[in-house]
Amino acid sequence: MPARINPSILSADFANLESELGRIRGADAVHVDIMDNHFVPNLTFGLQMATRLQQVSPLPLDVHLMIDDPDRWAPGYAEAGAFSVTFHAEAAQEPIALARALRERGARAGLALKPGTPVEPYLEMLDEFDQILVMTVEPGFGGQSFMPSTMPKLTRLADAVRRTGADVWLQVDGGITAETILVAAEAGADTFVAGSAVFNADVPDDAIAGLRAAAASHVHGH
Ligand SMILES: O=C(CO)[C@H](O)[C@H](O)COP(=O)(O)O
Repeated sequence: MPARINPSILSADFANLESELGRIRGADAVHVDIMDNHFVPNLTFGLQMATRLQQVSPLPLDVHLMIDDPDRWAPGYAEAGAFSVTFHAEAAQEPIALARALRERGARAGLALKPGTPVEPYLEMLDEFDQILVMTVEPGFGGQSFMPSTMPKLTRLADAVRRTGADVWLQVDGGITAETILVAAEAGADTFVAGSAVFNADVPDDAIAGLRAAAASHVHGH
């Protein structure tokens, strides 16, 4: 099964985002970090900027909403044309209704879990989502260290996906490098967000190829 590599725009040059997209042509999608300085202590940008990125990006947008009140804001990102829109379980009021609203608007629906959030309440509703994002750092900043303590959660998810046959991608985000990607792939991830490991490389596309090759031999079919 192929490994999907989605570079995180958080580590890109914010003054030159359009040209930065041209440095990651070998990626599967661009991971767009939306932070509101409430749900997380950092701030990036919102729907207006994401809509413009959607217009100029040669890659699909994998939007990650680290914001309060995603029930209100997430559908707009789907309407803007995002390939996937992932919101946080800790912030959503009605996660199933919101996932359905995203799908109705043509986006893949994603559910994200902070490192301390248990996965058990969501294992019986996997069919409602197209992607589960297991955060492997506390959300908010790039360049943090991968938390191996999140791997048992990923293993439980991968087991549930295999057992139920749900068609759900398992994404990890935070501290992904050529080394940690092996650990996450072995635990069951198939979609990998990497910020600093890609954008801090001399040739980001080479870093993407390296990550993909490292993960490919370890990614399991569901
Ligand atoms: O969502 C994020 C932080 O909340 C970023 O996507 C993530 O941290 C990627 O950066 P890096 O690969 O450098 O850890």
